[in-house]
Amino acid sequence: MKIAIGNDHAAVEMKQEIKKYLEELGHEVVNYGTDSNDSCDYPVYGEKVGKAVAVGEADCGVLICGTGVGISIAANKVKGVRAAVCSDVTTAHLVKEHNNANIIAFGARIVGVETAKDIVKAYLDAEFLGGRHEKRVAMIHEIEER
Ligand SMILES: O=C(CO)[C@H](O)[C@H](O)[C@H](O)COP(=O)(O)O
Repeated sequence: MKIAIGNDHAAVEMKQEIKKYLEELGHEVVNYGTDSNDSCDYPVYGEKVGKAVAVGEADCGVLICGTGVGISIAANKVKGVRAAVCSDVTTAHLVKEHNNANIIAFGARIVGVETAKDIVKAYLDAEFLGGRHEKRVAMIHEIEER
C-alpha cells in the first residue's frame, strides 16, 4: 500500500520508527511530516495527509502528534477523511472494520513505539465489514454535504 505519514514536533522519532516499520512490512511510505524537533503546528500536517488520502495520492494515512487528537481533528476537516485516534489494538482494527477509517492517528506522548507498531499493523490487517456499517459511513459523509 501507499501510506501517507505526518507528524508535528512531538512525534519526530515516533514517525521515523513507524515509517521504518511500515517499509519493513513492504509498504511505500510518503512523509508529509516534519523532521525537525522545532515547535510547529499540527494542523499543517493533518491537512497535508488528509488531502493526500482524500485525492487518492495515498491509500491511507498515519498521523502522529502528542496525543493524536489535534492532528486528527485537522485531518477530519478535509472532505472524505475519516481519521480515528487509537491507543489500543482493539480500537485500531474496529475503526477499519466498522468506520472504514482512512487515517489512523495516535499520540507519541501516549503510546510507546511497540504499541504504536501493533496499532498500525492491526489497522492495516483489518478490512471494512460493510453491511450495516456501510449506511452509517455514508451518513457521516452526508453531513459534509449539509
Ligand atoms: O494537538 C495536540 C493535542 O491534541 C498534540 O498533542 C500536539 O502535539 C501538542 O498540542 C503540542 O504541544 P506542545 O506543548 O506545543 O509541544
